This record gives sequence, C-alpha cells and structure tokens, in this order.
Amino acid sequence: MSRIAILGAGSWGTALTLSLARRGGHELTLWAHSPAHAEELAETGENKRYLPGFIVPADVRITSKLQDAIHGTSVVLCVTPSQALRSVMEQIAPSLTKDQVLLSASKGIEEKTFLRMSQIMANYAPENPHGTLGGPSFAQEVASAMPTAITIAADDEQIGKRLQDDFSSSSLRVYRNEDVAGTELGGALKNVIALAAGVVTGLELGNNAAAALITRGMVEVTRLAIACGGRRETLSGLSGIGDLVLTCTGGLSRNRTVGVELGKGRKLPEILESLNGKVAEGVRSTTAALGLAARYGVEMPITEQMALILHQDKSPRDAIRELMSRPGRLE
Ligand SMILES: NC(=O)C1=CN([C@@H]2O[C@H](COP(=O)(O)OP(=O)(O)OC[C@H]3O[C@@H](n4cnc5c(N)ncnc54)[C@H](OP(=O)(O)O)[C@@H]3O)[C@@H](O)[C@H]2O)C=CC1
Ligand SMILES: O=C(CO)COP(=O)(O)O
Repeated sequence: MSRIAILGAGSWGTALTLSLARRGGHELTLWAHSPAHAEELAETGENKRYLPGFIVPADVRITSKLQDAIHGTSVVLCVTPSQALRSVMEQIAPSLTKDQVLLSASKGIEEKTFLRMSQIMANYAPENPHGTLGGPSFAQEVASAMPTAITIAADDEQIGKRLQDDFSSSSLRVYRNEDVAGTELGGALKNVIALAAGVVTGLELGNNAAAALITRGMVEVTRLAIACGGRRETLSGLSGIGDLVLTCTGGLSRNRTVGVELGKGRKLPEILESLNGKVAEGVRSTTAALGLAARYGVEMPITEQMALILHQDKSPRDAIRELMSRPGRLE
C-alpha cells in the first residue's frame, strides 16, 4: 500500500487518480489548483471542466491545500502544467521528508531555464528520489480503463520497481527504465512535432506529408534527447516514438488540435482561448527546445519553423515550403 498525493486535477491527474483507485490498495489525495475546483470535485466527484463523465471515488481525499495533500505520503505525483511545477515545488519543498518519492507526469520543458521537470524537482529537493512517467496515454482513454502502456523512469532501480508496482493494473501496463532525461524529453519534444503534424493536417497537405513530418520529427527529437544525455532505446520506446505517433495522429491531442487550427489560418491567441484553460504544452516548450538545441549545437528544422509560426506569426504554408526546399542530404 502506498499513500500517494496527486498534485494536479487537470485531465491527466484525474485520470491517473481514477486508474490508481481502480487498481486499489492505495490511499489517495488529489490536489486541485483552485479552491472552487476542489470544492466542486469533493461535492460531485466529477471533474466537469477537464475530464467530464467520470466519478472520482468518495474515498479519494480532495484538497486545494498543498501541505495537506503531501503530508504523510510516500509518493508525490506532480501533474501540473510544466510551467507551474516550479511554484508547486517552492511551496512543498520545506515540508517534504527525504523518503518521499517525487514523480513527474508533466510533459514540458521550462520556458526560461530550459530545465526538465526532474531537474526542477531536484533543485528544490536534491535528496529525494525522483522519476518520471511517460508514454502514449490520452487521459480520457486511461480514465475509461482502455488498455494503455506507459513507462516509468527512475535512476534508482528499487524505486522504479516500487512505482511500477504502484501504478500497474489490468488496464495499465507499466514498463520501467532508468533513463529519466530521455523519457522526459521524448514526452516534451513530441508535443512540438504534434503541433507541426497538426499544421500539415490543417493545411490538407496529405498523408505523405504527415508521415514525412512524423519521421523527420522523430529524427530531430532523438538527436536532441541524445545530446542531453538520453538513450536511443528510450526514444524508440513508449515515451519516444510511441507518444509521438499517438499525439501526431490522435484526435484527442490538444497539441495536434492547436496545430490543425493554425494550419487552417486561425491565430494562436484565439485558439488558446478556445482551449478554455486546457494546456497545450508544445506552445511554450518549443522555445525551450530551441534553446536546448542551440546549447548543444543540434539542428531542429521542424522545431525552428514551428517556433516561427507560433511566435512570429509566420505563415504555416511558407514554413512548410521552407522545410521542403532545404538542401538535399543523407537520411
Ligand atoms: N491530458 C492528457 O491526456 C495528458 C496530459 N499530460 C500532461 O499532464 C500535464 C497536465 O496536463 P492536463 O492534466 O492535461 O491539464 P488540463 O489541460 O486538463 O488542465 C489544466 C490544469 O492546470 C491547472 N493549472 C492552471 N494554472 C495552474 C497553476 N498556476 N498551478 C497549478 N495548476 C494550474 C488547472 O487548474 P485550475 O483550473 O484549478 O486552475 C488544471 O487543473 C501536462 O504537462 C500534460 O502534457 C500527460 C499525458 C496525458
Ligand atoms: O501527452 C499526451 C498523450 O500521451 C497528451 O497529448 P496532448 O497534450 O497533445 O493532448
């Protein structure tokens, strides 16, 4: 039995709570960012805004107070939008005990520092064991108990095994590795490529273009992840190619949806407004990915064009034209 705090009651935090509750044997606390949201969740059990149609069991404790949420827990699962993790860590760090395992399930890179989630956690709690959870996993499907396979990465093998056991159930198959950097970067960088895949779809450029984009996207994601210390095998796994394929092709992806709308000619602020608070991590991770690429001298042509579309109002059609007219090269 583990006592697990889930920090973040968006769609993914809620879906993981439902999955852990279904597995059984844990004591669960779900922290919601806004007190009003926590109140509604506690009253109705339903996350009407972010994951409607599912009921969180009554024995899951709901709170909007971070200190209450983490008190006495053995695992702290951070599932906030990645740009909010620093503020959460700042608040919980003084109350953490060294044996509490910090596990991130957010998929992004901090915009200003280019840090991965585990690096932010380690900054605030250097002595706590930490890990990351990744892989192809739309919240709605996990909440519906549809068969899903994910990966949990932890430097420490024993911690990894414990987390694998904590999360495994008949509908959630959990693999394990020790490559935290590769797992995190696979999850964060695929969001940028999913935006681009959406652009290709929104422009109605056809299946050939989408397949080319996904393949070449995978190449640049792998290049950067390896430069940052990730392993090639991780990028060939669930949190690399697995999540990239899901997000670039699946209709439930917010990142892909943002790309589709950009491709159709809508403007970013209007598209983000229509997401109604739901996060499309790729929008803010694109700049950070380019920052890392510059630091390590890695070429990322798709990510570069995506940044220009997002932040410099470049026409999606011109961006694709530019990608197509790059000098020929060895594959
Ligand atoms: N949804 C999915 O299928 C998957 C998502 N993920 C990852 O999970 C992470 C969370 O995304 P997801 O659950 O989808 O989020 P949603 O888009 O469903 O919801 C956004 C959440 O962010 C919260 N929030 C907004 N501002 C802050 C803040 N300043 N501090 C803390 N929380 C804040 C909102 O709370 P409030 O409304 O109360 O402000 C809300 O709970 C992301 O990194 C995402 O990439 C990973 C795998 C699958
Ligand atoms: O990461 C995800 C599935 O694995 C969810 O993708 P989106 O954030 O694009 O919806």
